[in-house]
This record gives sequence, C-alpha cells and structure tokens, in this order.
Amino acid sequence: MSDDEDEAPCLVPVPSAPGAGAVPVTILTGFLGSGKTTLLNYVLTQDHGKRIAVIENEFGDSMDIEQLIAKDGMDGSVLADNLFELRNGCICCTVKDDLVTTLETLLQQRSKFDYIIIETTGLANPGPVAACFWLDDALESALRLDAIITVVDAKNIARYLDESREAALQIAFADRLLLNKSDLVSAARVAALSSRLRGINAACDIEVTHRCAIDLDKVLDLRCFHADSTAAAATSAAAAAAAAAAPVELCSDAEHEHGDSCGHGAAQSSSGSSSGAPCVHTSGVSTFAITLTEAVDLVALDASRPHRTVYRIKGVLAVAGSDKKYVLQGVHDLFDVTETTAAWEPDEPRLSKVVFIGRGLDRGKLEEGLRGCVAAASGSPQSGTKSDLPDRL
Ligand SMILES: Nc1nc2c(ncn2[C@@H]2O[C@H](COP(=O)(O)OP(=O)(O)OP(=O)(O)O)[C@@H](O)[C@H]2O)c(=O)[nH]1
Repeated sequence: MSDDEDEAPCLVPVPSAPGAGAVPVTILTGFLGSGKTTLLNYVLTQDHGKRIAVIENEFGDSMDIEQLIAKDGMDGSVLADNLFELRNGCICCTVKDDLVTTLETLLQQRSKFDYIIIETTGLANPGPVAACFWLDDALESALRLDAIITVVDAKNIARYLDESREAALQIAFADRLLLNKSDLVSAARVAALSSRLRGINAACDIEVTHRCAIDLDKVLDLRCFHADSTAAAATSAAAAAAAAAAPVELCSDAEHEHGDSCGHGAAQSSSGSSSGAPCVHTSGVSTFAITLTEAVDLVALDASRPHRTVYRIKGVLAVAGSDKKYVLQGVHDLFDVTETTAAWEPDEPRLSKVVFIGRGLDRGKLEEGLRGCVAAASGSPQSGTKSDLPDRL
C-alpha cells in the first residue's frame, strides 16, 4: 500500500470544472468482504435507465470476475461489453496507470455507456484513485467524479479499524457510507457503529443496509464533488460542518460498549472541554470543523497547502467580493473551489465552514492556516499578502 501521508506532493489547486456532458464516475470501496460486489450487482440489476460501465479491480487472477458480476443490465446484455478488469495489483498504487489507460480506452467507446462505476479492492486507499480525475487533464474534462461510496461490514468493521489503516481511510474518504450486513448485528450495535463512523467522518451520509439494498438516488448521481446549479452541495457541507463541531473518537473494540472499563474518559475537544463522546484509541482518524466569520480570499486559499495528514476537506465559503456561496472540496493535497448559484441571503450570517477529515489532525495549525486565507477587507490582523500565509492549511 502506498503511504500518502509521507509522500504527499505540494498542493495542486484544481479550479477547473469538468466539461458539460462529462461522464459521472462512482468509486465503490470498502474493506474485504464488506459487500462491494453485492452493491454493484444490486445497482446493475435495478431499473435506472443508465448504461453503466464497470471497472473491477481484483488481486491476482484466481477468480473469474465475470462470474461475480451480474451479466445482464436492465436493458439487455450491455455489461459483457462494458466490464473492464484490472488485476495483479491495487488501483491506488501499482495499477494506477492501468486505471487511467482503461478510462481512456473507455472514453473511446463513449457512445456505449453513460455512467462508470469503479470497484476497488478491499485494501485500496480511495484517495489516490479519486485524485486521478483531477490530475489528468483529459480525464478531468471528460469525466466527473460523482462520489466515493464506502460499504462497511457492520459485523467486522470495528476489528478492521483496529487492524488496518486502509479501513479507516476508506471511511475517511467516503461521501456516503453503507453500513451493510445490518442483519448480523443488533440495532444498538448499528447505532453505536454509526456514531463511531461519524467520529471518523462527520461529513458523510450513513445508510444502514441489508445486502446493500438502497434507493439508487442515494448511490448514483450524487454530485458530491461539484456544486451544480442548486445550493444543495453548499447546504449539505454546511450541515456537515455544524455536525462536526468537535472532534469525536470512539472506542475501537467491536463488542466494547463505552464505559469505565476501556480506561479512557470522554474524548476531549481541542479546546480542552469534554465532548461527552465515548473514547477511542485506535484509528486516529477524525473530523472537525472550523468556522470563520470573515470572508476568504481565494488567491490566498489557492496559495495554501493542505497538511498531508488531511484526507478530505469539505466546506462552504464566503468569498470576498462575491455574494455567492462557494463550495470547497479536497482530496489529500488537491482541492477545488467552485462558485455555486446560491447567494447569501441578506440576513444570513456569512460564515465559512470547513470540515477537515484526517489522521492526527492539528486543529491549531489548520485553523491558523485557514485564518491566513482571510481577506484583507475583513480587517483580520492575519489577512493580507501571500507572504503572511502559513504554508499549511
Ligand atoms: N448476512 C449478510 N451477508 C451479506 C450482506 N451483504 C453481502 N453479504 C455477503 O457477504 C459476502 C461478501 O460480499 P461481497 O459483495 O462479495 O463483498 P466484497 O466487498 O465485494 O468482497 P471482496 O471483493 O472480497 O472485498 C458475500 O457472501 C455476500 O453474499 C448482508 O447484508 N448480510
């Protein structure tokens, strides 16, 4: 597995939007055996009216992938033509170039499909996969990363989080989590797990599923990475920011209900006050939000660099000189700021709310970095020229 925390390059701001008619791409991830293929087959066999191309990443060649995937879509036998396999490595590292090549090949047959789903291996880090869509100019204009969907095995996820860094990464990067295999755990366990997952990623939606059965509009065409003509993205990011007001980490033991026996007290917020949440002692991945009352300077923001421990950034920004809300989306060291069509209401407080998800986040430094992006007109003592900027967002 690659370790992006150690190898993250400098910031590459990505201001451009995908072209009109760009094909939506969903990245489907989740730890080994969580139900990714079950979800894929569920989607493929539903009546959605889409011609979906599938890119399937498996380790080795011991399995016949075509045996695992539903062969016939609703409209006949499209899938045989539109199923691509990436073997002998993981798309987040060794076969990343193969993914780009496969996508380019797919685009040459553009008339055959109108949606792409990429199913990663159970050990993949979705961050570098998502970054492909922002780093390759041709892909960026032809494809639109729609969402990262992470399937979670309710029965085993707590153990996986203890044992695997990838399990936490897959949750950290998710736009939507499917807490699957709900039939194998109690309702109380589902509630505790949901709380724990929110402690890792407070900015995603969680759907509890059995065999990944879910409304398709909660899986496809979510438009999580680009603001569309409505203010939906801005609104949901703001809500996520509000929900993530304090870092929350939860106990990692699968069967461990919080109590004195874990030896940890309630989690402490960075301000030192108790969040009242159960403790946690493993993944180290958490979420918190920073709110600014001052407008942000986009030039300053572009010049800043997300700290390499940040996996995802989502937010709504009030930008100096604009009446519109802006949406901030980031994956690792890449980020994208998009103007929405939604304007701030005259009596609405212009608050910029940014949610950070990552491992061992230093709230103080991130806040300092964000405050370095406050516009000069806001009158902040830290606003102003690029030379003032801390180099870490
Ligand atoms: N009990 C139960 N079993 C499920 C559920 N969803 C999937 N399964 C089963 O879990 C097993 C693994 O499901 P897959 O869909 O193959 O999981 P995967 O994530 O694609 O697995 P890998 O590709 O090996 O990582 C299969 O036997 C499924 O039938 C569920 O909600 N409840």
